Amino acid sequence: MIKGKVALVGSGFVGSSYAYCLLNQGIANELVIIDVNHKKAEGDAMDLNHGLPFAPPMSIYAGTYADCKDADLVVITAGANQAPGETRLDLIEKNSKIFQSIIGEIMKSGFGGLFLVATNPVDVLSYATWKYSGLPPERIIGSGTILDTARFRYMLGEAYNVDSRNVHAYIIGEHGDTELPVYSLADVAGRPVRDLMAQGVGPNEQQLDELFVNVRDAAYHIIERKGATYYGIGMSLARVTKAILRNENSVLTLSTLLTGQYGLEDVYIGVPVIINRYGIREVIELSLSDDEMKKLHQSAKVLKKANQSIPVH
Ligand SMILES: NC(=O)C1=CN([C@@H]2O[C@H](COP(=O)(O)OP(=O)(O)OC[C@H]3O[C@@H](n4cnc5c(N)ncnc54)[C@H](O)[C@@H]3O)[C@@H](O)[C@H]2O)C=CC1
Ligand SMILES: CC(=O)C(=O)O
Repeated sequence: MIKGKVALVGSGFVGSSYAYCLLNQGIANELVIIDVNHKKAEGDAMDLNHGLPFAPPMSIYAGTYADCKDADLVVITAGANQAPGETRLDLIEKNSKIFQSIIGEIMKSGFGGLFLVATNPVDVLSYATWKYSGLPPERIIGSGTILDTARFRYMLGEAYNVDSRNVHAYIIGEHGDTELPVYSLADVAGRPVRDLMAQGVGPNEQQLDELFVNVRDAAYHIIERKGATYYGIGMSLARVTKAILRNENSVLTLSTLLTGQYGLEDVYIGVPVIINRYGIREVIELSLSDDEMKKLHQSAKVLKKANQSIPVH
């Protein structure tokens, strides 16, 4: 069991899936669940506690913002999700207002740990959390493109019939419609995807393009079928939590404030970072192709414009 206290704000589809992952994987020994619908938080805590005879010890309870005071990590999954056909950026107005009040309440508790934001649009709301909290940027982490990267690795693994854990590839940029694949650096067990393609192994150029479109649009495809996505992001958030609480210095594609890297600044956007118990230790600057760099800048432009619409405090 990994020691640490996590406060989860928002116990809907995503929040409760994440909580279930923490319990199953023995990540954190204390979990407080906070939701505007306190009965839902209570119900989830009760339900999860009934799994304890089959899991590592953990204290799980429904609480209030005052319980964030001594948390190592506050994970925010509260707010509206996309209706079919809605984009993530369509959620800015509703969710930024919710964030303004939530972050204020959390900071009033005396909280001094890390934030992990998953609510959409995640890059914009990570930026808002940084602004509203007044904490150093390395302590505000957005889930960014960790889920998109997982989807990408899964689909590439299927295409090459190789375990997705042996596929090394990144999706970067906005967690949304302007994200991009870094095919120039993607490899399967050390063999570059571009070299494999030249040898006639695996997908051709057009198939790789189609594969990326399926990654980018995966949320739309799932929401169309079942109304929301939650298991993939639950696993992704649990992975980040583990990297933080175990001080792993792991490389994950997360949303972070850029301060000159990739020629960009004052924007939260998904890029590979090294993460540990103190937050974002370092942004990894990939040697992108000219086309990839252009697309990353285009994605950042869209996010910067969106950031202008968050209410200032
Ligand atoms: N970053 C990512 O990769 C992903 C992000 N998401 C996002 O996660 C968010 C949550 O999605 P779901 O769990 O499906 O929604 P949901 O509607 O099932 O859950 C939202 C929860 O937030 C609570 N809530 C609403 N306002 C609140 C407030 N002011 N204070 C405290 N709690 C509040 C609700 O009571 C509800 O329990 C959405 O914005 C969704 O788009 C979803 C999947 C992946
Ligand atoms: C909903 C969402 O952001 C996702 O599944 O990617």
